[in-house]
Amino acid sequence: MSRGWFAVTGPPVWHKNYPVAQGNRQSPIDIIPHQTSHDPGLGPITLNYDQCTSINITNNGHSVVVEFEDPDDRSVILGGPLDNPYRLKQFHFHWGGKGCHGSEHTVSGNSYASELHLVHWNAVKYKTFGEAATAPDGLAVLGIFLETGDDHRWLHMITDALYMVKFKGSVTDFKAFNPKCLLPSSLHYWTYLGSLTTPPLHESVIWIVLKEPIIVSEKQLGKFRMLLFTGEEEDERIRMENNFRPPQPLKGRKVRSSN
Ligand SMILES: COc1ccc(N2C[C@H](O)c3cc(S(N)(=O)=O)sc3S2(=O)=O)cc1
Ligand SMILES: [Zn+2]
Repeated sequence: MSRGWFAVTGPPVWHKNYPVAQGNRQSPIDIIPHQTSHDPGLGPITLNYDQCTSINITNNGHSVVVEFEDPDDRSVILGGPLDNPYRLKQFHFHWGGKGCHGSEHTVSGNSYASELHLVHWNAVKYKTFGEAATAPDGLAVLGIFLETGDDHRWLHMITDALYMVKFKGSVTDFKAFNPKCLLPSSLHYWTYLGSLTTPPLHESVIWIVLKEPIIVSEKQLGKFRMLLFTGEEEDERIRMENNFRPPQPLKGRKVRSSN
């Protein structure tokens, strides 16, 4: 099965405009659990999302994104490998085609159906998100794998809104959504230093990838595939799927395990 439009126009050519695509701390990576180092000094992560303020949901032409107000530390991730609290800015997903896999990180070469990324920025050290996004410790992205099985009891709150943002560039209100409902029961994780997985591919991300996937149904995932890469004004209608970058060279990096 062809990997489609993204696989041809996306990752393979990014290095032409973004030479950092061939850098030394690119993401995603293949995580090999028995080759990770267990670091007893690595504490648990804490997600303080109860005061978070979601704003909207948008189709940015390569994923569907829920954005949050971030004027203060109302919703942060802290602990684990992080020296400061990092503010929640947005979350988005990566997924495959029907029956294909779509996660960005893989585990011993195996990929999951999809991957959720919760993007946070270091507002203690940097004045703006844009400044943090180019700094080596500027961003912290929490990665959560999605595996197919039963319906996820809360994901419908997102999939029910997707018809409103079918086209690239569309946006609609999306208030009072707390992403805590998308977490698995365990917060055990792997962590390593990496990058954004889409342009501008800045090497500014401390990755925290949860070991336990959440379970969503094929029907729920299928609703993501009704989104389009293309805008309403364009003639072509290109289904948004397989919007994942394949694993990148580890280049000697250490992957640490919380336990
Ligand atoms: C000006 O520099 C910028 C820096 C970052 C961004 N972003 C958009 C990226 O698509 C992107 C990809 C992320 S992923 N898949 O979690 O690695 S996170 C993220 S973003 O929201 O930070 C835009 C401009
Ligand atoms: Zn992502």
